[in-house]
Amino acid sequence: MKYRASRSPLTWLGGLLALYLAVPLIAFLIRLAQPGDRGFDTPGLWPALWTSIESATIATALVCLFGIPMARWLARSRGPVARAVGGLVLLPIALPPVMSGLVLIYLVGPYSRLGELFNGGLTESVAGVVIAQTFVAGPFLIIAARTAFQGVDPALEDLAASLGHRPAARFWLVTMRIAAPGIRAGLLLTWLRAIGEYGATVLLAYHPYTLPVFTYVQFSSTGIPTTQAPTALALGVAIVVLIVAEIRLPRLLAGRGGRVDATAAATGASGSGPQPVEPVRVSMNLDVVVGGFRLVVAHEAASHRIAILGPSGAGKSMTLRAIAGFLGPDAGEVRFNSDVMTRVTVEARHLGYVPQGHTLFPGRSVWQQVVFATDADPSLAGWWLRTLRLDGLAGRLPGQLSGGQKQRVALARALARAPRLLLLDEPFSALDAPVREELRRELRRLQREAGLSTVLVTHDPEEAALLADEILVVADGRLLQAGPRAEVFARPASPQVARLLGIPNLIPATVAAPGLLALDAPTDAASEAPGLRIAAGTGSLPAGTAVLWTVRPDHVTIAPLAAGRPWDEIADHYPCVVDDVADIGTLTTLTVRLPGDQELRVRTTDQVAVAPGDACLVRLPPADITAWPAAPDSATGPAGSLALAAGTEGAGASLGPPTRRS
Ligand SMILES: Nc1ncnc2c1ncn2[C@@H]1O[C@H](COP(=O)(O)OP(=O)(O)OP(=O)(O)O)[C@@H](O)[C@H]1O
Repeated sequence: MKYRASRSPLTWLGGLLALYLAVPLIAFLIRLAQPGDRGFDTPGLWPALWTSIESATIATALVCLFGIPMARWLARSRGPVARAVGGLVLLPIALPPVMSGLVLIYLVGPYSRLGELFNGGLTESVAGVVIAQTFVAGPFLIIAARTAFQGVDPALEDLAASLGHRPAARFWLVTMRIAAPGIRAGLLLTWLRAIGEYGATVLLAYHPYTLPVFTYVQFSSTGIPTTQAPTALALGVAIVVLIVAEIRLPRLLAGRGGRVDATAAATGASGSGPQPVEPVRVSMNLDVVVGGFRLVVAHEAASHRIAILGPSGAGKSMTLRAIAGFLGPDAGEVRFNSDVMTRVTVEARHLGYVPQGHTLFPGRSVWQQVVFATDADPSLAGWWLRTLRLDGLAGRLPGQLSGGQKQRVALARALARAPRLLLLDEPFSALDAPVREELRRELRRLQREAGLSTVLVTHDPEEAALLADEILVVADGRLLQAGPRAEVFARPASPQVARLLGIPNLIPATVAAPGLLALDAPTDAASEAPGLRIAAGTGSLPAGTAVLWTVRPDHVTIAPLAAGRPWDEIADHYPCVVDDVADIGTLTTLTVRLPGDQELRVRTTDQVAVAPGDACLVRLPPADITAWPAAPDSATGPAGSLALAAGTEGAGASLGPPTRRS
């Protein structure tokens, strides 16, 4: 059913309030239109208006100067002091304005210390009016600006740091820019509240008259008729200010800006690609606690392409952030080649950082994003836009891009400064398969030809295998295994690492005898079936040891049952029942069940003529089976120390990356 806003009760309720707010103003305007003395010639009217405008503007400027830093501090600070200060600065809103005036008399009145210091000049003067207005109106800006600052993702300032910007530039270019609409609203409220201030002003600075004080004096002396002029002026000023506040210069310029960006990008697109840079090998010895989470990772990389792999919440991003320098020197030592970076600021590390979630700067066009780094090279930026198929989008704002386009912009931005080291936090997660493939290929080419050094955080073992020579497997803030890619994939240190590497077919069994594993018997008590026994290397493990074993799905072959020949007469063949067959054109993935009711994944490029429910045989080559003792899931020992590759020395290597043989 089509939703009709006009019939919504909420719309009606809102409409009633709007009517209530508008009717008195309309009634006043009708009255104003009638003939009679409205008081526009009353002496003192125009000076009162000027005093109001002048004092409200000065008060707003003062509130802006002191209130913005205060609001930012409140937005960023936790703890009792910040809460207490936050409450205190809002008190003037809760206090009736007359009481505010009284409170101020104790501070700046003629008989107070300050008052005497200024010879009573802080009352009965424009200064007094400003003091009263600042006190009463200041909290409005603080509330609005604090909320605006709280809405700014701190990751954006980090990102700006990674692009070479120092703290003051980060605040101005990122935080202030994003918080600007909220701050503008706060300034507007402050000014309007200040110009309308009566209660505190009348006690602290009765003279010179502000417009509200003048109006009340008129009302008391001559009655309603001559108060029409000041009321009309106040209304006029408010309307003009509200209209001016609606004019957004950046928005007016946006159309032109988009064309400028497109032209700049087109000029840059003819630029040349990246030049070779010196490879960077990252070493780290991290021990840091963030929000109760402890990360302990020590590793000295032997290559300049590493991947950090692990489950969600393992500490992968935190490791990357420590390498970038976001966690500060207390996180532990970080070295780029032989350079100790521990005390080098983020902005001086010359990084390319692609954060998780394709963080783009709000309100900046694609072109402005890619040339945002202090040392961005426009011609390289243009080249990257073209290479990442973003040309034509240079004038677009982040809200006008798809998730995948945003990710590519983030990548182009990091690369447009020819970084010394590229840090990638799940950079391809929002891309469709063809674009992901293409970008991976492009990155591999860069790694190869330009010597680009990368640290990649990923969940995806295949991506890690493609883009890294060295793999760090992290879980619960600890390094489970680290080493050359082939070694880690060939000899996962534990079943947990094997799982994280995406190695399927982790099946529990028991060492029945040397070279023989017994699959656990069915748990069904009524079943008499013994557990299946399979030939596999068991190393020096004694009989009775519980193990987990695995075999690569593409190393298993499936065959029909041979008529008249018992399966146990055929070497390395075992009976199974087909559970599922998934044919995706070039590849067929089968799930079968072994007699111990264990699931086994089989992958083949051959045509297989089986269907769910069919009984058949699988061949499990003993040399392709790897087994570990089942218990040491938390093992952190050296790579391969727990892996017992069956058969030959090289057998374990057959595990390889999980989905490809390459
Ligand atoms: N600023 C923080 N304050 C408190 N805890 C944090 C903070 N940053 C991260 N953590 C915690 O530290 C742990 C590791 O976080 P991290 O972002 O490194 O995980 P991850 O391995 O990258 O996970 P994912 O793959 O889901 O991004 C998590 O439990 C997270 O909740």
